[in-house]
Order: sequence, then structure tokens, then C-alpha cells
Amino acid sequence: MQIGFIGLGRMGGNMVRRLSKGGHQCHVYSNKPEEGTALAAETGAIAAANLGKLVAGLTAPRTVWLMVPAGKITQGVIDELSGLLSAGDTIIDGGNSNYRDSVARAATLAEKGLHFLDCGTSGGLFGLERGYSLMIGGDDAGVAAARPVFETLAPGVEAAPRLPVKDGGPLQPGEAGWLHCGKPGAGHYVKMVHNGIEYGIMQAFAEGFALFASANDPVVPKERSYSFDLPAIAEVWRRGSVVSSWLLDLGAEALAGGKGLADYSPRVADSGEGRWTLNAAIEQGVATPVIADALFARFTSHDDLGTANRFLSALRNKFGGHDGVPVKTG
Ligand SMILES: NC(=O)c1ccc[n+]([C@@H]2O[C@H](COP(=O)([O-])OP(=O)(O)OC[C@H]3O[C@@H](n4cnc5c(N)ncnc54)[C@H](O)[C@@H]3O)[C@@H](O)[C@H]2O)c1
Ligand SMILES: O=C(O)[C@H](O)[C@@H](O)[C@H](O)[C@H](O)COP(=O)(O)O
Repeated sequence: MQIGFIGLGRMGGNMVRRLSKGGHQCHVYSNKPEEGTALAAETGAIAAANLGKLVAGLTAPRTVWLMVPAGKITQGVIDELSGLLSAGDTIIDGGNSNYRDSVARAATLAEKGLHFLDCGTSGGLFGLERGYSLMIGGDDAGVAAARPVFETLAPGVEAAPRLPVKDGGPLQPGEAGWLHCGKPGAGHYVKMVHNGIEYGIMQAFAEGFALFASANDPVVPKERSYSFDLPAIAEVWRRGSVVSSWLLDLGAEALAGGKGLADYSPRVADSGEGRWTLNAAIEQGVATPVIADALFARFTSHDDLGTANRFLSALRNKFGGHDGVPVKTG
């Protein structure tokens, strides 16, 4: 089908490549014109110089996919786009937007007769080949309009073995790698929780490998002091272990390449999904201690001056005369 695509960076560029390969006619726009020109030359997409021209090049009812940074930029693009589109057209936000914003956007756009789909998109840089896991919120008509695009972007049923209970039967929801999760906001809600889980799994791997790295610390008695080969442990776990996974594969690759972990920053950033997951947990009264801990571990990594830890050392020193310099005990 024909689709407008806005945002041609790490995600959008590859999604246009996958869609073009799948036979869709993509009309593309990015605020960096060189991205559109290069992608058009590579894929046969049609690059537009601005949003007005992008919309003018599409036949109604139009479908336009956004893959731009969440927050103000997404809002700005939706505001401009909604003034250019007509009733019956569909806007899909595939970025990592806060589901609460998506609920509000769907309501505002519905007043103009526009469909709005919030589409949590997972798969990162590997989605081009592996496909993108898509979590969609919005009305049935919008989902029906964009269905061919979801079918092409998603990994497809063959990406995982079918469950024995379903094998041989008709495809069940989710099995194709895309899912209409519910009304507006539901897609970004599911993606938010997905990312909260992602934080927790990543944190558990990080903590485990940190233990391996310090198993030969001087505080450990010699007979229990081990010099572990971290890349080799990752390799052995990748084969048949209970924790084998794509995230472990990526961790193994990081450990094995270049200077290993020394190539990466000790400061860990976040894009907001973990914070929003905790907001939802607090609102719903659901305990999510692993996700909370994983988020706070990232915050701790930002504390360059170590204010909180220096404060702790200061208090220990004041009340007990304890040394303020870190000393490890057995
Ligand atoms: N990188 C990932 O692994 C990943 C995975 C899933 C979802 N996401 C989400 O997808 C979205 C895009 O992420 P990305 O990693 O591709 O980002 P990116 O920074 O690589 O690309 C952003 C694109 O948006 C364009 N853009 C920025 N402002 C614009 C504007 N005002 N008008 C038009 N185009 C504009 C940029 O020029 C660029 O082409 C974000 O919401 C992100 O959270 C990213
Ligand atoms: O499913 C995915 O493809 C990833 O989760 C993707 O969405 C992105 O890489 C994260 O948003 C990073 O999130 P943080 O910046 O919060 O770690």
C-alpha cells in the first residue's frame, strides 16, 4: 500500500527499507533532507521536501507513520500534520511515546475525524532483518487501514515456533508479531511495560557479570578467588542455558568485541519508559521492585559527584568516627 513515513533515523530508515522491499510505496520526510534523498535513491521511496508536499503526494484515505523522537517533537509533527490531513486519514505514532500522551492525542485527532494509532515498536537496529514486534492501540478502522503495513513490518508467525496447543490451527492474536492491544494508548502502554521488563532483565545480567568481574577481588580468600573469563561464560550460557536470550547474545557480542566493556560508558541513560512504568505501578498499586531497582540503578550511574554516597560516608564518619575512604571488608 501507499504510506507516508516521517522520521528516517535508526528506526524509520530501516522500516522504510523493509516496507519498500515488501512492495509498499513509501513517501518519506525527515527534517534532515539528506536522509530522505539517500533513502529515496536506495529504496525507490519518494522524498518530500516538507510535510505539506508529503501529504499532497498521498491519495486519500492516507496513512502516515511517525518515527521521530517522543515528546515535543512528536507533538509538533502531529499538530502540523493534523492541519494538512483530512477526515478518514490515519496517523500512526511508532515512537516510544508516553501512553498518556497517546490517549490525549487520539481524542484530539478524533474531533477532526482522524484515526490515531499508538504503535509500540520493538526490535531496534535488527528489525530490518528480524522484523518489528508491534503493539497497537486505537480504533478498529485505523488498524484495518494500516494492516498491510503491520503485516510487512512484523516478524511473522515463523519467527517463533508455534505453541503445540495452537499448531495447525488458524493464527491467533499476536502470533503474526503484531497485536491490536486495545483502545487508544493500549499499544504504548504494552510497549512501556515491555521496556520496564527490558530494564529488569538487563540489570540482572549486568549484576551477574559484575559479580564475575570481582570474584578475584583481594577481599576474597585465595581458595575461593576466581579469574573468570566473562566472554566465555556468556558464550556457554548462549547454548542451552535457561538464561539464553537475544539480550544475552548482544551482551556476549559486547564482551567479545574491541576493548570489551571498556568501550562503553558507565553512565546509563534512559528515555522515560521505566519512569512511566513506575508511575503506572504506583497508580495501580502494583509492586514492581525489580523494575524500580533497575531504573534507580541507572539514576545512580548518573551521580558523577557521588553526592548521596559521600553523604553516607560523612554521616558514618560523624556518628562513629568511621573512615570516609571506602574500605572493603571480608
Ligand atoms: N532506536 C531504537 O532502538 C528504538 C526502538 C524502538 C522505538 N524507538 C523510538 O522510535 C523513535 C525514533 O527513534 P530513532 O532511534 O530512529 O531516532 P533517531 O534520532 O535515529 O531518528 C529520528 C528521526 O526523526 C527525524 N526528526 C527529528 N525531528 C523531526 C521533525 N521535527 N520533523 C521530521 N523529522 C524529524 C530525524 O531527522 C531522524 O530522521 C523514537 O520515538 C524512539 O524512542 C527507538
Ligand atoms: O524494544 C526496543 O526496541 C527497545 O526497547 C527500544 O524501544 C529502545 O532501544 C529503548 O527505548 C531504549 O530505552 P531506554 O533509553 O529507556 O533504555
